[in-house]
Amino acid sequence: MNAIPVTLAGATTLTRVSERLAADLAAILRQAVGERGHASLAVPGGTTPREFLTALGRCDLPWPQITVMPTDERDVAPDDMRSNERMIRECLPLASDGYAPLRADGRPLEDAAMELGNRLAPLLPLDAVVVGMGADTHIASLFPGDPRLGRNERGALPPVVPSYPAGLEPRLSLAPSPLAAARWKALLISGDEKRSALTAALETKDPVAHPVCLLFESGASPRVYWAE
Ligand SMILES: O=C(O)[C@H](O)[C@@H](O)[C@H](O)[C@H](O)COP(=O)(O)O
Repeated sequence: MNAIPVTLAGATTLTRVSERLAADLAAILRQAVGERGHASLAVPGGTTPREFLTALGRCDLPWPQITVMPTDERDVAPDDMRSNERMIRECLPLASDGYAPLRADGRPLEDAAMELGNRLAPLLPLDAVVVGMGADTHIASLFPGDPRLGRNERGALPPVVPSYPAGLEPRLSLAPSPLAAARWKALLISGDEKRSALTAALETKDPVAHPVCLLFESGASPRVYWAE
């Protein structure tokens, strides 16, 4: 695996990195809509991406031709402060049918994952995916130690999977395949701890111990947007 293709080295604020990522992604989305009449995009939740999502929301884009989904979603109501959907809708001027939720709506997560996976299938492969990363190198809601992430197991997974990380609320997550198979991939991280964790993770090439490796194993190499 190559050294990290860091698009923006450090000494760059999260605001500047977020604006650059939004501008780069907007060009990708315009190209996708121009070529295929539609674009599908997955974006992360958490705290890091809010500035990026706000900058993307200011871009002049054909939103009626863009479908946005979260890379993962906590099993909470869409108006909950922990909801990724809530943050995404606050930041992006989505068309009325421009959001593909990952919501269980009270169903067992296994049932919801299967139904949502079937619903998302026509939107795959994604034209673009932006993921965040935890300091433990999880991406979306795919966490270290999950045996489903192994090379022999993950191919059989549906597009959406339930996730039950210790100490966190249950979640629904895009599975490894839709994340890794996206036509354009970006990783948005900030701080030295995450950059060191990413560097160490890529040296292991172990997607079970370090799920971020999933993005680098196949297809287009992700662009890494790292803020100081
Ligand atoms: O729902 C989520 O929490 C995200 O999708 C998750 O994968 C996030 O990207 C990382 O946990 C990093 O989160 P921070 O940006 O808050 O550090």
